[in-house]
Amino acid sequence: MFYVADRTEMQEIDRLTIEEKGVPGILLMERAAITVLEEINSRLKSINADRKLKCLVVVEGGNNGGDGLALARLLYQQGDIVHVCYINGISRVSDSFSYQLEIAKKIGIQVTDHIIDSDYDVVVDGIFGVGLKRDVAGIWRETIETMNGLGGFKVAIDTPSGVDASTGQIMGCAFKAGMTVTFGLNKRGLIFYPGCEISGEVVVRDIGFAQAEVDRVHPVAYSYNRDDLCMLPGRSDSSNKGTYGKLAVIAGSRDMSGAMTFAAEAAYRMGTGLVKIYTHIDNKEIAGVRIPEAVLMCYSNKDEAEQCARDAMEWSDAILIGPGIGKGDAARSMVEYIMCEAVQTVIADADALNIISEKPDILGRHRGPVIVTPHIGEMSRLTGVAIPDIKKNILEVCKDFSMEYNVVSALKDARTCVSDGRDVYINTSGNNGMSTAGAGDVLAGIIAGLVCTGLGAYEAAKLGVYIHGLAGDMAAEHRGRNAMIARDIVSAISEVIKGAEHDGQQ
Ligand SMILES: NC(=O)C1=CN([C@@H]2O[C@H](COP(=O)(O)OP(=O)(O)OC[C@H]3O[C@@H](n4cnc5c(N)ncnc54)[C@H](O)[C@@H]3O)[C@@H](O)[C@H]2O)[C@@H](O)CC1
Ligand SMILES: Nc1ncnc2c1ncn2[C@@H]1O[C@H](COP(=O)(O)OP(=O)(O)O)[C@@H](O)[C@H]1O
Ligand SMILES: [K+]
Repeated sequence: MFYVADRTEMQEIDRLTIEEKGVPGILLMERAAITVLEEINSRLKSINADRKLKCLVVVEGGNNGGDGLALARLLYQQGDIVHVCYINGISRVSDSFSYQLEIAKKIGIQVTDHIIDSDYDVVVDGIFGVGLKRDVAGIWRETIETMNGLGGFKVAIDTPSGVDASTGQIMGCAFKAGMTVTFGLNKRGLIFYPGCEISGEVVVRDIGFAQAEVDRVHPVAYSYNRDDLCMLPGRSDSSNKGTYGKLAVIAGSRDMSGAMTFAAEAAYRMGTGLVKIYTHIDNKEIAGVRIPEAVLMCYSNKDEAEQCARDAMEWSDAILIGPGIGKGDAARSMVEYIMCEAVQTVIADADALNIISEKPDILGRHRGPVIVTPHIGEMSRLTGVAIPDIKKNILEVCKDFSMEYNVVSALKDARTCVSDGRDVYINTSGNNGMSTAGAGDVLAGIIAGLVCTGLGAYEAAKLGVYIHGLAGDMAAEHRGRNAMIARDIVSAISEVIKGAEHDGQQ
């Protein structure tokens, strides 16, 4: 698990480290510059350590610029050719910056107020870091556009200038980096789109922030890496299928059969003991062929659908409802009944969410834990918030919705967020090949499987989203992003789980 900070959290960690722990800002700055130097050298001087680099370092008068000047000095002192462009447009210059500027000038680094056109090997952006407050315009915009037009290896210090460190939104225009070396913690703006696309490779380096200060600030957001697969529930040698839960999958309708099979198979692949599919009678044969491991109960009218819902409630340990059920009377009455009566964990997806969005009070009446897995369009219907506004504030929308209804929400997008209303998990696994029909049904099945095998609702949703992305990455490796389909993601689940078992994470 690693924390992901926003602007104010990072500034507070800075402040506590400097003011309360007494670590001088200038010391942090030196460490920051050393880490960037190391990252540049490891990429451009690994084959020939004597290679002389021609470097442009562009700075403004804040502490990001101070980092830039310290880096310029280190590059210069190791024998590289360095030109510094100090834009000199902001009214309040930081003390550390002035200090660094004086040293840079004294040791003979050339500092001008404009970019000297040349063939640079390295172009460094030390204009704005987490201090960016408003849209980039005027002289700053012109400078960034000129930098973007230059060749060479583009390096951003802490954040690319113009990227909002909290949201990843572009503030007017932004420096397009090949690498961003960011300090202490990763930043939300370097993970969310479009910020992550122009940050290039993101390297997170420690520069001496005290862990105690990070814990004190306790950033709201965090993400997982492979070590977190250790949360996967283990299996006991003395187990039987009852040990790993009974999952009711209420899915599929007359014209929709794929969703139920994707979800049911994904749940089985996650280790669920028994899956029972409740679906329209028209799907009976397909289910028998496509997922023979599942038990089946079918309905052909609303009364029988209600009977199915009652059976699901009595029989199961967890209920997944929604994929492909449509919005007919049978579906509506099953959704209303399950959402209001179930005491076991309910995973509500797809059409269940569309039905809920027409009658949102249903969601407020739940008795057991509820996980909702809307994509942005479904969340827009649930909240009435326009899609572009959700996209800009996906983390807050996810957190607020979870808080309002006391549910766990997995708000699906290229960077899915999962929240219980208190903190937020940001997912970084997965790829654009997953923008394919049925990928969401697979996710719902994975999460339901994790609930059945023993995880709490929130952990199941977070780990499920992470594993879904890993399986998507594996599917892309086998099939390619264009050709992969939902079934490939299901098939890849076993590889992810097997890999974790092999690494001793399960
Ligand atoms: N606090 C510290 O001593 C440390 C700071 N560090 C660096 O300092 C950065 C933060 O420094 P600062 O808080 O000084 O801020 P920045 O250096 O990021 O920004 C400089 C100033 O630019 C102005 N500004 C913001 N948006 C603007 C816009 N759109 N157009 C024109 N001017 C604008 C603001 O007044 C802001 O304070 C970090 O990202 C990191 O690189 C690191 O060196 C670690 C230690
Ligand atoms: N570009 C992408 N990068 C990472 N994950 C993606 C991307 N596009 C889609 N996904 C993931 O694929 C899934 C798609 O779900 P959804 O939109 O519900 O599809 P469907 O309704 O067809 O099943 C979500 O989990 C989403 O996060
Ligand atoms: K920068």
